[in-house]
This record gives sequence, C-alpha cells and structure tokens, in this order.
Amino acid sequence: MRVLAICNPVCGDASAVQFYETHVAPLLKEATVELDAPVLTTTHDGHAGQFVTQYTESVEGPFTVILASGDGTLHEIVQTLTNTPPKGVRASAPPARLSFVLLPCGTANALYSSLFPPQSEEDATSTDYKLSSLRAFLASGTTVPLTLALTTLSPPPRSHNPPRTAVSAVVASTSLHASILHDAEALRASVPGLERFKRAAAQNLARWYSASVTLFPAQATGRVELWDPAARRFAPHPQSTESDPLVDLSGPFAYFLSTANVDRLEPAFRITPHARDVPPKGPALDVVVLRPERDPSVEMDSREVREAFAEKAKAVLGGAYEDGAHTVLRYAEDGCVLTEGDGPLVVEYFRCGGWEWEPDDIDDRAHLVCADGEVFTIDKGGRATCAAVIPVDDKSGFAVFV
Ligand SMILES: Nc1ncnc2c1ncn2[C@@H]1O[C@H](COP(=O)(O)OP(=O)(O)OP(=O)(O)O)[C@@H](O)[C@H]1O
Repeated sequence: MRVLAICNPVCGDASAVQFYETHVAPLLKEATVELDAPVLTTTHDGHAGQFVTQYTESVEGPFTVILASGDGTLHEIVQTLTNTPPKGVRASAPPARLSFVLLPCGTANALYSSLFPPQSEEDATSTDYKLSSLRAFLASGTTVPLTLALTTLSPPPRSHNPPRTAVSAVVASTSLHASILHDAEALRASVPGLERFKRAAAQNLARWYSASVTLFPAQATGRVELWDPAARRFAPHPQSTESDPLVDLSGPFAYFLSTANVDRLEPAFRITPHARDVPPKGPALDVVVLRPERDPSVEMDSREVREAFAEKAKAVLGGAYEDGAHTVLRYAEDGCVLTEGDGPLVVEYFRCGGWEWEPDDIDDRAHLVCADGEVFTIDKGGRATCAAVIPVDDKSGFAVFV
C-alpha cells in the first residue's frame, strides 16, 4: 500500500507538525512504513488538494493519506480530487480508493470525534486517543467508507455560468450554520479556537432565511423519514408516500443542516445524534431543521419576534451539547419549549437521500451554502441540490481507518 503524509501547520492550535514528528513518525518507523514522498507540510490553502491530485496523476492504484489536520483539509482533498478533470495516469487508470489515517489536529475534528467518540474532555486531548486511527492502520487495517454529500450549485436557467459541485464528508448546510462559518472565517486570525464560532453565532442568531426546500427519499427506504422521539426511531414522514415520496418545506428557516458520516460537529455537540445510534442503511443524510413559524407564539415577523425566537433557538440548539437533547423538544400551546407532551416538535429531524434549497432572490444570506466549513454562494435565481452517495465498491471512493 502506498502512503503519503500531510500536516496542516496552521489548523487548530498549530501543533500538527510537532504532533506528527513526536508521536507519528516514530510509530511509522517502528512499523517500517515507508512514505511514497516526503511528508508535506502545507504552505497555503489548496496545497494539500494539489499535492494529492498531482500524486494520482503520476501513480496508479489505492493509497493512504496520513492527515494531521482538521475537517477542512480533508474536505479540500476530496473537493479537489472530485472537481479536477483527470489527466496523466489518472485519466486512463481505473478508480482507486483513497483511505485516510486521521490525526485530529484541527479545531473541531467532527469526523474524527464521530468515528472515535471520546469518553471525556480529557480523553479527547490525550495522545493515545489521537492515535486511534493510526493504530487501526498499523494493526487491523479496518476502514469505513465515507458517504459524500454532493451539492450542485446550479445557476439560473439562462445563465452562462456552469454548475459547481461542493463535496462534503461531514456537513452541508445553509442558514445559521452557513452564516456562522462565513463570519467565523473572518475572525480566524483574531479569535482563537472554538470561540470564533461562538462569536459568529451571536452575530447571526436572529436571522431568518427565505427559501423553499424539497427533501428526496433515501435509497434504502424509498421515503423521507422523520425522527419520532417517543418511539425512538425514524418513521416515514406523513407527506412521503410510496407514489410521491418527496417532502416540501416552506420557509422561513432559522437552521438547516445536513450531515454525512458524523453525529457531531465538535466532540460534545451532537447535532444529528441518531446518525450513530441508528445508523442509516445505504447513502443517506440526517437533516436538522428549525422553522420559526412552527412556534405557536410566532404570529408575525418583526425584529422583536426574531430576537425572542433567537433566544429560544440558542437554548434549543444548545441541547446538542446535552447528548442530542434537542431532538425531543416540543412546543406548548403558548410557544414554551417542553421536554415532553404531544405538541409540535421544535426541531424537525429528517433522514433522507438529499435535498434541494431554492433561496428567495432578495435574501442574500439565504444564498450561502457551507460544505465542511467552505462557504459557497448560490447565484441569484439559482438553487443548491444535495445528494448522498457512497462508493460502489471497496476499490473506489474514500474511506477512513477505524
Ligand atoms: N499552510 C496553510 N496556510 C493557510 N491555510 C492552510 C494551510 N494549509 C491548509 N490550509 C487551510 O486551512 C483550513 C483549515 O484547516 P482545517 O479545517 O484542517 O483546520 P481547522 O479549521 O482548525 O479544523 P476543523 O475543520 O476541524 O475545525 C483549510 O481550509 C485548509 O485549506
């Protein structure tokens, strides 16, 4: 098996290179694993994607990338490989699987902490914990294939712009999450760690996003499903029938986020908790939605109403830090949020094969789409269509050592 190694020196607390040299290189040496090229320390955004793509243009067959970074660098590699027209060896060779050894050196490490749920905060920072994927590579060689969420950003019908594809291995979102990522990037240099996301969240909590959504059925079930907290299972959505499985959702939206492969966006923030408890069969996305007009106390749209709902949304989404407690919440008749009863669910938690998001022309922020932290903008008059896909066999696509 051919092996490459990449360190992102600026991600997380900027310790990836030191972590690799101190803890990873000695284990590779001991196991007599030889790299196919000198370890790459990236010098700029885009470097990891270029490096891996160029490698596949000169060498054929499956290979492994030992990646000391966060989710964004993995996204960059997958995004670049998916969107670069094949040339060199890659143009004529059969597809080859790329398997990642993950070393969690980023800020949030959503994929790593979902595949290796830490037992405690202390556990998550221990060297032993951070070497779990490497140990799997050196010992068992077991991998899990990655589901990808492919989001096509289509321009309006008569535009000359070509469609673009955003590739996610973790999250594809619009609304609050996309706005937070958009604003957090600007704060990266001045506000360290996860604090920049909290700061960006505070700036955006009171926004609503005008769009219409269609959810598509998952391949395995043929339906769009909705989480039923009382029965603790996904059940077909009442609108999703065998003959007409699509589900339409009208806005405004406060939160719209889908995940693949993960049940959390940070070690303790389990936003789609049942992705792990009740794993999907086949390609599927877990989608969490907050629509303010489901709140019985929201009778009109005004600044005060949005600010009051923002407080509620903050508390509700905070449930993700309590082991996914947000998924059971219901409205009382007066709009109070309860942990029991039979009122409307506050959070709509769907499992589906994909979604289409068509933003209202006049709402600029509703045009933002986030794919694993990278923010894209839908052209005016365009739409975003996201579909879950998994590798057809173990000789193609992407995987992670677990
Ligand atoms: N040398 C570099 N200089 C500047 N940016 C880089 C460099 N190397 C990689 N990048 C970019 O850094 C970004 C952030 O990296 P990454 O997401 O891996 O870390 P993070 O944001 O700290 O962690 P996480 O995604 O887990 O929150 C990526 O978009 C990547 O393209």
